Amino acid sequence: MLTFPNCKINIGLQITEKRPDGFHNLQSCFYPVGWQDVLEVIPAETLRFTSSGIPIPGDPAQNLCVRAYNLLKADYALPPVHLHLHKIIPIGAGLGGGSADAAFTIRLLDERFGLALPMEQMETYARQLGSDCAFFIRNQPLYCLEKGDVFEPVSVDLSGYYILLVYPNLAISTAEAYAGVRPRQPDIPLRELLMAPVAQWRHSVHNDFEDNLFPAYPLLAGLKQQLYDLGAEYASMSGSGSAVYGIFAAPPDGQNHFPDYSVWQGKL
Ligand SMILES: C[C@](O)(CO)[C@H](O)COP(=O)(O)OP(=O)(O)OC[C@H]1O[C@@H](n2ccc(N)nc2=O)[C@H](O)[C@@H]1O
Ligand SMILES: Nc1ncnc2c1ncn2[C@@H]1O[C@H](COP(=O)(O)OP(=O)(O)OP(=O)(O)O)[C@@H](O)[C@H]1O
Repeated sequence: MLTFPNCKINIGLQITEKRPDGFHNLQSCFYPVGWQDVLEVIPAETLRFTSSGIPIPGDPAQNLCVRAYNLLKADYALPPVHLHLHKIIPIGAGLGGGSADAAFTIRLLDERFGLALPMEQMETYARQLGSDCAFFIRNQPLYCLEKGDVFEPVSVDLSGYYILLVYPNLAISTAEAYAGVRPRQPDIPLRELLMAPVAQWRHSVHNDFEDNLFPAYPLLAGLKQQLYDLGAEYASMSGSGSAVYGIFAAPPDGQNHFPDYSVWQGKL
């Protein structure tokens, strides 16, 4: 059985405070985007994980797909499987690719083995694997709070718009990005700012990670400006970087402008 874990972008990201557990509370609109990995589950004699495509750093036995399998296996009589992941979504990009793989593994195993887990229970499992993981269970535009794993509905609807995503071959570790932020309470909550038309967001909707990552990596600020120059209605870095995206009213002529980088373009 095959599934296609997709990535997300953050539209605005306010990091409001550091928590006693060392994590940060945030407010952000998470929006699914169609840049996808490919994940297959096949019955097998013993548990096996393989991957192709972009090399994934770290021990394969600790891959988020394997960790998701083991989490369910502790509670349900799952048979052994071979999980194969073809990795396409850039890593260390702020696109939540690894988190999507984990959540889609949970969804895939639930479907393949008829576990019939309620959505909330799958989210509870996903939360244990990473802050971004639970979002990918519902995988729809959501307003995310606390660690990014508590959800409220959001009225943002970008259907009809186009997105151009650029990954400048620079992996930024999430933990490192958080270590550089200075949390603060926003003057206006993001939820209110998102009610304005998309073309006005450039003046108000902000990703707080840009404040420390743009000075450290000036090429990221340059990419964002390039996306505006190409006609983006709104452009931003996603999550903890390094991917930068532009939202366009018409299909952008993006592919030719970033020959040295990984680029994905499609409909929202
Ligand atoms: C930047 C975002 O992508 C925004 O959507 C997420 O907040 C990152 O979520 P993630 O990659 O799932 O992160 P996790 O694997 O849970 O955490 C990695 C590290 O990031 C930091 N971290 C993560 C999430 C959060 N709300 N506060 C944090 O301080 C912690 O140091 C943690 O050890
Ligand atoms: N399926 C997977 N895909 C990608 N990375 C994985 C996966 N499983 C485990 N990892 C580990 O997670 C690390 C990447 O985590 P990191 O949070 O920086 O990036 P990400 O998953 O691309 O998304 P984001 O930057 O949005 O958090 C990799 O270096 C790798 O060791």
